Formats: sequence, structure tokens, C-alpha cells
Amino acid sequence: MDTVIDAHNVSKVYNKDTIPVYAVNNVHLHLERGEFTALVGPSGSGKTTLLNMIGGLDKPDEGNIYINGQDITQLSANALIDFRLRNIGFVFQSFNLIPVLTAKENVEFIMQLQKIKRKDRDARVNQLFKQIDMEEKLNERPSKLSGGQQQRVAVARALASKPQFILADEPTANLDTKSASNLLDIMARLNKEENITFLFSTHDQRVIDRARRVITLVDGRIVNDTSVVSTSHMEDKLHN
Ligand SMILES: Nc1ncnc2c1ncn2[C@@H]1O[C@H](COP(=O)(O)OP(=O)(O)OP(=O)(O)O)[C@@H](O)[C@H]1O
Repeated sequence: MDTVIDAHNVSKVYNKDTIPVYAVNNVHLHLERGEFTALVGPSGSGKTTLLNMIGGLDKPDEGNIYINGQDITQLSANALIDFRLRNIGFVFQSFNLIPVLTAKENVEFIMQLQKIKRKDRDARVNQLFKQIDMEEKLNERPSKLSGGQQQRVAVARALASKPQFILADEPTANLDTKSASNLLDIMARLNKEENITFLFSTHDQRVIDRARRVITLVDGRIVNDTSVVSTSHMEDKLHN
């Protein structure tokens, strides 16, 4: 087994000096490489707080978070920025592409920060745009793309640095049915063919239906953790 995310006794408390709110309360979470997992739960149950701590965007008040064996809670602020850049891909609800850059430049930007040579960048960009079925939109600005296309570019951007995993916070919330289904097809294909690990935070039944493991948070605690054997997986097994 190849553990990618290992969160131990993780808690986050807001309003410590008045009436404390345990946004995340003593959570243990373990994810293996290749998982396609959804974090679900009512509004305010702590999904975003937990995702942000796993992504190194926020620090826990208690506990440790190991990413590929490295405890990110012990890193300095600068080391954490560098770690994030190299190891974690983010996809957000609102796409967050840079409007003045083309689709290609949005994806390339991360690789420029990593000082990857132009030739290697070009090869990687071409491969990524093929994977998101958008080779013909490389040079378009985000405003010329549909929401679904923008989110596919955001997925390519998240993958640019070959991260350990992708954190996707409500990635389909702003998409119509067809675009959401198309995005999920692409993510599922990347998961299956490239073994890319996805952790979603979502309310969206369309995402939950595709997940192979569903973890439910209520009041900052994990109350359910169910692995699903999907029909397509059963079919894969039957064919192999
Ligand atoms: N910066 C903050 N200051 C104070 N309380 C906060 C802060 N951020 C989150 N909280 C509280 O922590 C709890 C968990 O919030 P969080 O946003 O993680 O939940 P969520 O499950 O992602 O909700 P949603 O599904 O609505 O996005 C809530 O009670 C929220 O009010």
C-alpha cells in the first residue's frame, strides 16, 4: 500500500478565547494512492477546514498531517509554500484562472515557477490539454471558455506539477449537468488511467455517485466512511 495522506488526531478550533467552535474535531484520515474519495456532510460540518489543512493552506491546532510521509504541520511558512507547489494540486469551485493569461499560459505558469525548461513545459502542456480534451482551445483566454472548459483547464493546471494528489473543493458547484458529467468523466479517467488520487469536498450527488469512497463529516467528526464497489468496477473485474 502507498499512503498519500495520513492525518492523525487533527483538530481546528475557532473562537478559542470566547465560545470555542471545533470546526474539525480529532479527525483521523488515511488515503492511499489512486483513491477517488468524496468528503461529504452538512454545511458547516468542517469539510473545507479539513481540506485546507490537508492542502497546507491552514494549520491544525492539534494533530499531524503526513503527506507522502512528510509532516507538513512541522514545515516553516516558506517551506510549506514550496511543498504545496510541488506536491498538491487544487481545484476550486470558482475555477480561479488568471483572466489575462491564455489557457496554456494558466497551466504553464506553475511550471515556470518550478523553473521547468520551455521544451519540457511545452511537452507537458500538450499532454495535459490532450487529457482534458481541449487541444483546440490552448490559446483562448478564460472569458472565451465555458464554465466546464475553464474547470477542465483548472484540472490541467492542478496536474501541471505532477502532484501527489488533487484536492477539489466543490468542483462541480457552478456547472450544468452536461459540463459536470464531462468534468467527472475526465477526472475519473485520469484516476483510472494515470492513478491520480482525488479528494473531493462536495454536496453534489453527481460527484458522490462517482466516488469510490464516501467519508461523512458531522460537527467536525467523521461519522461514516464507506467504500463503494461501483458497477463499472465490477465490470472491469469481470472483463479482466
Ligand atoms: N475563519 C473562521 N472563523 C470562525 N469560524 C469559522 C471559520 N471558518 C470556518 N468556521 C466555522 O467552522 C465550521 C466548519 O466550517 P467549514 O467551512 O469547514 O464547513 P463546510 O463543511 O466546508 O461547510 P460548507 O459545506 O457550507 O462549505 C463552521 O461552524 C464555521 O462557521
